[in-house]
Amino acid sequence: MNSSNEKKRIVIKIGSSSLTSRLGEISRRKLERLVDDLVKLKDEGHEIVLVSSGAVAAGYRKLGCLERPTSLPEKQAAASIGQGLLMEAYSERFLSHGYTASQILITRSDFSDRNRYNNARNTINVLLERGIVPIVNENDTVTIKRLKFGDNDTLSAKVAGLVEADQLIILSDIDGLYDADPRKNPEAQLMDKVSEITPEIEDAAGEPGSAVGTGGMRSKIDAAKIAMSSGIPTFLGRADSADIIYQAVHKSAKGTYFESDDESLNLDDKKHWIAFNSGPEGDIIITDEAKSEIADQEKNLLPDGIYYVNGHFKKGAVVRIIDLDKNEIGLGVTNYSSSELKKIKGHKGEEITKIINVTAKEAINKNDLVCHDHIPMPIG
Ligand SMILES: Nc1ncnc2c1ncn2[C@@H]1O[C@H](COP(=O)(O)OP(=O)(O)O)[C@@H](O)[C@H]1O
Ligand SMILES: N[C@@H](CCC(=O)OP(=O)(O)O)C(=O)O
Repeated sequence: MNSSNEKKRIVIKIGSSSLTSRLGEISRRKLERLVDDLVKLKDEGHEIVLVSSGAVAAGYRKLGCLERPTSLPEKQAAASIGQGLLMEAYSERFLSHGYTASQILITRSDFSDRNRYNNARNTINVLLERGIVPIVNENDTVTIKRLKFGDNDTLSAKVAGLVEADQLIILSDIDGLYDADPRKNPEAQLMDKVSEITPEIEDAAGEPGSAVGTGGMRSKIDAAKIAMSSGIPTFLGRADSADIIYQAVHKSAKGTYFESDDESLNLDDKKHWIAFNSGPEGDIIITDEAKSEIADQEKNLLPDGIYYVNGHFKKGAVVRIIDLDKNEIGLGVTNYSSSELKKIKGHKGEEITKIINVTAKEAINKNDLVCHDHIPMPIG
């Protein structure tokens, strides 16, 4: 969906702190107010995808904990109780306005597997076409620490990329991004527009403000960065401000609007997936000549530009591209398996055919390759 006809596809992220009472439990009043705000967008014909935290907050007391648990198994157990309660509350309120909600639980590995990624997108597209409101959360009970999103900010940016949203709205307990952590610096100023995330902006971000929040401002900035890199404008504002979601879509809300003017950041779907979701399975170390060809001139990476191959991977895997100084310069989808590349590295055309008996082609096509110099994606 694009913005020209003003019917937008909008992803809204609601954090734990925006849904809970002072005791850390889900506040029905807060939840219902937010749903009523979202419904105004539905009534205008917009498509909405809600990314909602709150499962742990909704479940930990029924698990017998007096406070929000800190150990992973207890958080997972609390989420398994709370997720159903959370969905029940959302479903009831949406239904009272005539809208149906659906639950989508997702993990980081669902994003790194291209088939599962496409399946998730197809499912959400069907739901949106039928007027349903998909409500997404991390599948807390099955994710291990190493593979957890942990905070839902990054998850919401990835969901925005997945569904090719026109806008991402992140709601928190603060009215936007300040130029310093406002708890430590009372002089901190609200930034109402950010067109580039500079190192100074990243340094301004402090830890979570509430006992229930996980990500803090750092993960909200990371989320804005991911969304902006896909050309998706992002708004950050205060959840308890009246009609905030509706006003954010109509650009009249108080808060921070992250919007890049750089059209080149608007990656196509495959490059977006390679840059932000894929899990690299090995390394290709390349020569200086090959580095300047792919990084400066955006050309294909040819087998004769490969110096060394690390790891075991199949044809079609995503690999890190490393220079001779051991710097990661990008990511790409390989046309050869690691064992083939180990044999043909440093060779050209017909030599390749002789060595592995297949018609030679590029090791990584330029359409399947993203360089860190061009796209500010996470490294490592
Ligand atoms: N530069 C900053 N600008 C705004 N808030 C900041 C900044 N640095 C740290 N914070 C803190 O981040 C908190 C929001 O993050 P968090 O508690 O994780 O909320 P949520 O549950 O909504 O994700 C704010 O309440 C604020 O105290
Ligand atoms: N998936 C977890 C949420 C993690 C979390 O607390 O996120 P956030 O409130 O966005 O910092 C839950 O539903 O409780």
